[in-house]
Amino acid sequence: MARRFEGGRLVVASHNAGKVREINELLAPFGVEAVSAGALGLPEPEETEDTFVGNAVLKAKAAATAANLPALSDDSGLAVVALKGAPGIYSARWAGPGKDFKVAMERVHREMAAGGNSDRRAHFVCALCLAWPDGHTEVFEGKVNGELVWPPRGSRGFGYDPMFVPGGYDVTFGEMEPEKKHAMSHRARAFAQLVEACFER
Ligand SMILES: O=c1nc[nH]c2c1ncn2[C@H]1C[C@H](O)[C@@H](COP(=O)(O)OP(=O)(O)OP(=O)(O)O)O1
Ligand SMILES: [Mg+2]
Repeated sequence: MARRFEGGRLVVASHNAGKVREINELLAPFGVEAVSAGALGLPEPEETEDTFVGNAVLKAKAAATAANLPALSDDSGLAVVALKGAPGIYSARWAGPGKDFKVAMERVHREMAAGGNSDRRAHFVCALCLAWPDGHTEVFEGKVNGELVWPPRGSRGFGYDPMFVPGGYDVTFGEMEPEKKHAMSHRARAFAQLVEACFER
């Protein structure tokens, strides 16, 4: 049995504004009092693990300990089939110190072109970790398959959204309404499991 979140304040343990916005939108129906790591002045931990789950646990535990509150982290990324899963856990790092996703998307495009492989399949992965100050953790994962397009399209969302078309659609996540992205994204799929295990009565 998963440990339940019993209400009160919850730290959203992310320093990515786009992600924090999405997590707040996903949390909204549950009446959770969410406060971001940035708003609490918490440091951004170095992501030293080699898996999404490992880094999610690391980030949630660091925030829960520092804030003495339950904390929800998200470690996520884009895995491109023709690039053998890259950028994967390095998805944020491909954007460089300026966190410029135009640079990151161009690198994906360039490496795909250089590889000469016409396979455009990719998926987004999300690991969510809910951690408590006593060290207990609950972890959930979600995934969405799709294809990459070039040039990027749309200005909604964040990160690699403008080049990702989810399976069965012809618009990118960058063009899609937020509510539609929340109906199918890797983050929404992980979140649905979190809700079932830890939030709903
Ligand atoms: O829905 C998404 N739509 C587009 N791009 C996405 C998405 N989800 C993850 N991504 C990409 C960009 C992000 O920067 C990276 C995650 O890296 P990741 O380390 O988990 O997050 P981050 O460093 O941006 O913020 P933080 O670690 O403080 O939560 O993957
Ligand atoms: Mg990060």
